[in-house]
Amino acid sequence: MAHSAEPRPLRARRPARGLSGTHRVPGDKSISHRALMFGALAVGTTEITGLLEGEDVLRTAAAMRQLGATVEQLGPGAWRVAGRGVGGLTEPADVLDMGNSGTAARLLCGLLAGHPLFAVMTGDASLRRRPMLRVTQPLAATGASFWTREGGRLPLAVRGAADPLPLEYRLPVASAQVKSACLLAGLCARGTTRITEPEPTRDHTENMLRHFGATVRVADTPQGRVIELEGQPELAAAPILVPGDPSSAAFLLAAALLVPGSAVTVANVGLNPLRTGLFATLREMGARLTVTNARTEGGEPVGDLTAEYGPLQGVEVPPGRAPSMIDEYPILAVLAAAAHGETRMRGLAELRVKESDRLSATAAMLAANGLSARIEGDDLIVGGTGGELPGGGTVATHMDHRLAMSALVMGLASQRPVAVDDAGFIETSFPGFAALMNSLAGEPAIAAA
Ligand SMILES: O=C(O)C1=C[C@@H](OP(=O)(O)O)[C@@H](O)[C@H](O)C1
Ligand SMILES: C=C(OP(=O)(O)O)C(=O)O
Repeated sequence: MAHSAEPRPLRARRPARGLSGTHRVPGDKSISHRALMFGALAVGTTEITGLLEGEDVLRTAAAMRQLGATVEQLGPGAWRVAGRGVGGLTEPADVLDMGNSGTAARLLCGLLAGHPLFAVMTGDASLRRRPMLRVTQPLAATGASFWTREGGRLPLAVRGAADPLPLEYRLPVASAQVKSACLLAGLCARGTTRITEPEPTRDHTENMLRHFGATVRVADTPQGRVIELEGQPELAAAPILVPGDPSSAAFLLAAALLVPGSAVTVANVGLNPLRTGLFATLREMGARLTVTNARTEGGEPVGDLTAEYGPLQGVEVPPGRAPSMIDEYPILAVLAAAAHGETRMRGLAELRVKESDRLSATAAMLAANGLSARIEGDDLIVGGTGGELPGGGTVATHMDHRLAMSALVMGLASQRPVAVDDAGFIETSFPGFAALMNSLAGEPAIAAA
């Protein structure tokens, strides 16, 4: 299932003409993971359309099978999950390997905490470096027991609670993964689970739980957003339509903004307001970015996004916006490097615990290509060239798909090609990325290095 262990170096160069056309990107990764997990907990058969068939989501599909659900692929993006009901997952016979996926690992901890079973979970070298105490600590209050490696890292073992207690928890960091893990455990608990988040984070879990018939109440209070879930609902299987991933669309739109003469439309992009911080920032930067055909599909706002090449202005991105664009900072940094003036992105501590330390790796990506970037505390400051990007460097991607894609987009817009040491991890979230970018360019601008 995982891509080959051999590193796959790629190089991107500037195409002869601007990028063009109307394109689609693969399904939303956050919604895809949840569709498989909630489908496995529902009574009946959930039909999913537009599922992201990236490695991260395929790890979730495999884990759900190991836990007793029937998960089948019917055709491209079309999947069917026969669920076991809340509390009905069965003990896995072997280790659950979540690959490169923080979302899969953390949400699964919540699911496992609520089931009276024993399980062991691991991941690849990147995931085994990422903090898991942020979920295991609150989840222990359900009555589940977790054993982790030193420092709260994977591999971990869990014995789920026989009669899980509902959690009352205030998130110390803005994290949809932690929130979702707590809510998933709360599904199996008797009574009301109450989670308070200091700042709103993506709410796909809340939306999809409602879609399956759970009672979820959300209130904005002076202390933050409070989410209440009534435990032990009967989740009823319901069809799910997965929109295109805005975090993937970001790379096509960024390329269009950066390569002279470009105009690109990405159709059918999810526009949940808790995911669109990058698009708000780009508008502040003066980007020519428009939404057409705005509609609601499968309970999520969706639209077609068009970006046209044009000048960008440096801005200050406030820390409160981070949750709504948390995965978009590496590509925003590339855009900022081409803007007039400086861009300061504030409050990025969470970037240090992604697939790589994205804060330092993003700064290093720019520095390797003759650009100015510095880190002050938790802020990233990028000096814009006001136009030309020099390129010419090789970027270390540290098992991080977003760094690989950001660097390749930079190469499409740079005077000299940009190489990445390993593009293999792009398969985790955006299978077919290089081929799709080349179809925008009308030539093989991204190729083996
Ligand atoms: O809940 C989710 O689906 C995700 C939440 C975010 O992580 P955090 O919750 O750790 O911020 C994001 O970075 C990740 O790509 C997907
Ligand atoms: C942070 C990401 O994913 P995850 O946490 O699921 O590994 C991402 O896709 O950028």
